[in-house]
Amino acid sequence: MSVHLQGSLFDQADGPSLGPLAGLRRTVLGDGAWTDLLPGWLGGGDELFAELAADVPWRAERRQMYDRTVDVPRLLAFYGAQDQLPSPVLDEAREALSSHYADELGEPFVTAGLCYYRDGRDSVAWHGDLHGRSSHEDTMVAILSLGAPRDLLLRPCRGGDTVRTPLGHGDLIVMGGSCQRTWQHAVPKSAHARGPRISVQFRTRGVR
Ligand SMILES: O=C(O)CCC(=O)C(=O)O
Ligand SMILES: [Fe+2]
Repeated sequence: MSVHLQGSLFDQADGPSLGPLAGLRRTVLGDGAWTDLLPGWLGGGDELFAELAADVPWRAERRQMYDRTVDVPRLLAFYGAQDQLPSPVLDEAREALSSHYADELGEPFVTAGLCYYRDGRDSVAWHGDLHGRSSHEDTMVAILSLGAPRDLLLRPCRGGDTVRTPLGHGDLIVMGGSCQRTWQHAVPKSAHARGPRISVQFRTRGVR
């Protein structure tokens, strides 16, 4: 067996690992909103993806849309501040984010919302995460993307061009400042998505 192969087997045995957050790059969107992006923050995420897909108690939801009740086009799970996250590496991720953004955010990330996009037909429509304090205060929502690449779209509420950010396996994007109030985001359906995607959204207390 070659040294190289031994090396790669060793990496796999190590499981998922998070890189340094020093590589985050900020894009100022305007109106007080920004995003930070770090492609490949999590390495070795295949096993984590499989674990989450199998072990998280995914819920299918239905929502009232005008006079009809429709299926929410993705599966959901929510972990509150007191809940055990479904993998230790997600605890590690939440801690790393909380410490990296401590000064700027002034409070830790506490909750984790998870979405499971079964294939390219699953999506999330244009919205801001506006339930709770985020309706009137700046906040941050940090998203770890796993599995099939999908685009996250952002558009200003007052009208203007849409910003498209492709998110791949292990990528991190943080929406910050006024982003939830002054911009909207969406993950549109995709004819190209090959396979499922899981997103993990870390939020602060009292924000949904
Ligand atoms: O899947 C994503 O990356 C975004 C999910 C989202 O916007 C939400 O759950 O509020
Ligand atoms: Fe959202």
